[in-house]
Amino acid sequence: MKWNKFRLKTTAEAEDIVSSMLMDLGIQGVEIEDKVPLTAADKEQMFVDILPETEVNDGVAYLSFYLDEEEDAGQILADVRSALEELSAWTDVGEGSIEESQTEDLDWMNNWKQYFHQFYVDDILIIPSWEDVKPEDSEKMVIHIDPGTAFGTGMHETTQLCIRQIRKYVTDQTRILDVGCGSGILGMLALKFGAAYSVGTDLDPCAVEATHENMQVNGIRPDQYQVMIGNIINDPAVQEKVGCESYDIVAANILADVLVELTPVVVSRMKPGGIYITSGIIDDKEQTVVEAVKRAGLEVMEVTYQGEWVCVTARKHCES
Ligand SMILES: C[S@@+](CC[C@H](N)C(=O)[O-])C[C@H]1O[C@@H](n2cnc3c(N)ncnc32)[C@H](O)[C@@H]1O
Repeated sequence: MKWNKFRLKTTAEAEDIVSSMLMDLGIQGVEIEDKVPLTAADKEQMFVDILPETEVNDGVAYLSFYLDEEEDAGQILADVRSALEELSAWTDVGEGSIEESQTEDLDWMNNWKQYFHQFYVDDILIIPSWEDVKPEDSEKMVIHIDPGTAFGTGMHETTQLCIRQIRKYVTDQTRILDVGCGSGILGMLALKFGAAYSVGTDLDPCAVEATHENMQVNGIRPDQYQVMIGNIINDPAVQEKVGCESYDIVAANILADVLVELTPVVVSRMKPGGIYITSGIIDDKEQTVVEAVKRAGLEVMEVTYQGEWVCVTARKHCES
């Protein structure tokens, strides 16, 4: 099927309101291009510590949407233009020009799948739902994960560093706290390695659905885990739910700057003798995190590396 592409020029300031107007008119999905720098909150969510040089924000935004050949593009565009006109009475919608072009045949739902294939983390096979397990892998630990809205397919170096450390320390008594659980992959693998219970937290509401889905697809029962939204660093409700001195392992694969604030808060969640496994640390920030871990009273046991990423594993002293 051919698609008609429409690229609307507006202002960065009006991009949210104009996108929402397009959605109200029944347009499903809007692509936004602008030069607005990411905020600290965006970076936490997207897991980017180092950004490429970006162009200076010129205040312009382009919103693209696609209509299939069957849709009445003339009517929809007339509705868009009239809604833009209304909006322009109280906000600067910029030029409001709409460029039209035709795209090649696009298979929206499936095209991206060509970029994600099964892969191994050591002897663990991670496989998306549209691929089959090869006969020679049938004896391996197989984890089913589709890339989705929450971070954590297992492909990132920091996730792999955490997986190896969790595997090293997990026992059948382990209660694990997975801060920044994303897709739930670390807690899920801890359970697969034999852990007794996993608690996940994240700021991103998508993490809840993603974690439930991944746990279910991988045969984890609802009574083996829980997942909650909220910031354990400063939200007393989350801190209360998570509990004190309850975890044998705390894993946190989050950016270094967040770890500095998080570490003193999670220490009180760990049982005496508990293990703290943390990554998300780009090599430049190794010392920053090591120092934060020591300041929080933990003993650094191991620092491991993969590519430019670092994982710090530490222990809480036995007497609390
Ligand atoms: C790199 S992802 C890790 C996902 C998964 N645990 C993994 O290892 O692949 C970092 C996650 O931490 C979350 N996050 C960032 N700051 C947080 C905070 N203060 N508390 C809980 N989650 C946080 C982000 O939303 C994101 O889902």
